[in-house]
Amino acid sequence: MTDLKSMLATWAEKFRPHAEGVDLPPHHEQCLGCGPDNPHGHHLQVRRYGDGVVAEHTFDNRHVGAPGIAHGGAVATVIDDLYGFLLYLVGAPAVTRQLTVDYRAPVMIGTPYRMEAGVTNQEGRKLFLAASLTDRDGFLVATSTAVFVTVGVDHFTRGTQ
Ligand SMILES: CCCCCCCCCCCC(=O)SCCNC(=O)CCNC(=O)[C@H](O)C(C)(C)COP(=O)(O)OP(=O)(O)OC[C@H]1O[C@@H](n2cnc3c(N)ncnc32)[C@H](O)[C@@H]1OP(=O)(O)O
Repeated sequence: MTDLKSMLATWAEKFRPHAEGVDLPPHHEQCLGCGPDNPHGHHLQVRRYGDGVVAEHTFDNRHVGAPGIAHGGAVATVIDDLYGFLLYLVGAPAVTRQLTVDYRAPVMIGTPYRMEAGVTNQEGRKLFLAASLTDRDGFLVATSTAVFVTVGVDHFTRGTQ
């Protein structure tokens, strides 16, 4: 399990403006979305892209729903985690309060998709976010919106008690 102390040790390095195009660091090593050490995880790799973030991602057989098709919950997980990378650019930790996904077409196992996310609005602690998932031909497979709410470090201590 990731301990809070080691997570906080990397906090300042993560929640700052990162240069255009650079790979962004995972939230932590065991994160379901992006942690490199989570054997059940998606190992999402994300780059800064203008004011937003971008990833190329391929779902595999661990995340299958109907045969050959990614489970909708797995797709939502990866989108949710992608939003988590926008927080680095915003400069503050936040958590998902509301997540919507519009599944416009099946997301196929073994097929690479481009995922983009950005901040559409910020009001106080509320961040309004939007994301899209397109195939290699630019066909729009899924869209999403989310409301994240910024929180203090204390929010995360409950998971370590
Ligand atoms: C290095 C590692 C880092 C780690 C960090 C990055 C990891 C990323 C991982 C992916 C993200 C996740 O999975 S996060 C995990 C899943 N999410 C969670 O566990 C969150 C569970 N929920 C909560 O803990 C709580 O509900 C909070 C903290 C989100 C909010 O509680 P609160 O602090 O009491 O705030 P509350 O007053 O209820 O709401 C705040 C404001 O949002 C508004 N609000 C509430 N809902 C909505 C809504 N649907 N649409 C619009 N606005 C809304 C309210 O009206 C209010 O507005 P106003 O009155 O202020 O105007």
